Amino acid sequence: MPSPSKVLSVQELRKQYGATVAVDGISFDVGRNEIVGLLGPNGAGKTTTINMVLGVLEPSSGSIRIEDVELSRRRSQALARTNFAAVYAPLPGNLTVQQNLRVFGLIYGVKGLTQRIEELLAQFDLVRFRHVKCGVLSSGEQTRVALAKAMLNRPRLLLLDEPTASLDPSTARDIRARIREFATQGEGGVLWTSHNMYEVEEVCDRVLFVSRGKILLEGDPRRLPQQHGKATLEELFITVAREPLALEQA
Ligand SMILES: Nc1ncnc2c1ncn2[C@@H]1O[C@H](COP(=O)(O)OP(=O)(O)OP(=O)(O)O)[C@@H](O)[C@H]1O
Repeated sequence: MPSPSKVLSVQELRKQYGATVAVDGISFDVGRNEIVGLLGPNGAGKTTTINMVLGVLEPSSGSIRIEDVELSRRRSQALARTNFAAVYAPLPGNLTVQQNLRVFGLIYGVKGLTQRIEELLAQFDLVRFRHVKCGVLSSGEQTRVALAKAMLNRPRLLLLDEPTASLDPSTARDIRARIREFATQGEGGVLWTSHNMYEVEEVCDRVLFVSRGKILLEGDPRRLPQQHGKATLEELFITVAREPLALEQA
C-alpha cells in the first residue's frame, strides 16, 4: 500500500487551562517531504500544539493523526513514527554522546543501531565528541546531538522547536541543510517553530501564523508578505502579532 501523503493531520485541536485557551480549534496538515513553519508571538500556543502532537499533553478536544494513525487510539504506533528536538529538552548530561544515541535508539527499536549511530555522528560532525558526556558540551554541540537523536528512528514526523536557536550562523546553516535533506530525501515531513524569519524563508515550504491559539495566516513564506502588502516576512509577523484584526481589514 502506498504511504499516505500527509504525515500529520490536526483537526479542530483545542487546549484550555481554566479560563485560558492556549490552543483554540486549529486545523492543519504537514505533507510528506514538506517543512511547515509554526510561527507566532510568545504565548501564541506553538509549544502547547507541539506537546499535544507529541502525546505529552492531552488535548481538551480535537484529533491528531500521524500518517494514518489516530494518536488517541493507537498511541504507541503513532509515537513510534515521530521524534523531536528542542533546546528546553536536553539529553541526559551524565551520558556520553554515544551512550545517549544508543539508549534512545534502543527505546525506539532502531534496526542496525550501531551503523545508524555512526552515520549520525558523521552527519552532525560529532565523531570527536562520541565519548564526551553531553552535560559538558556547549549548547550548540548539545543541539547537534539532540538533532541526531531526533533522526535516529527516521521519523515520519519530525518536530523541531527552535532547533537552531543556540547555533552560530555557520553551524545553523549546516543544520538547516541537514534538515532539508531529511525532508526532501526521505519519507518524512517536518513541523518547525522558529522566531528567525530569515531562516523560515530559507527553509520552510509553508508557514502557519498562530496568534492567541488560532491560525491567522497560512502560505508560502516567500509570497505571503507581498500578498499582504508587506515588504518582508518579519514586517508581516510584527503586524500579525501586534494587531491581528488589521489583516482582515486590509
Ligand atoms: N500549564 C499551563 N497552565 C496555564 N496556562 C498555560 C499552561 N501552559 C501554557 N499556558 C498558556 O498558554 C499559552 C500558550 O503557551 P505556549 O507555551 O504554547 O506558547 P508559545 O507559542 O510556545 O510561546 P513561546 O514563543 O514564548 O515559546 C500562554 O498564554 C501560556 O501562558
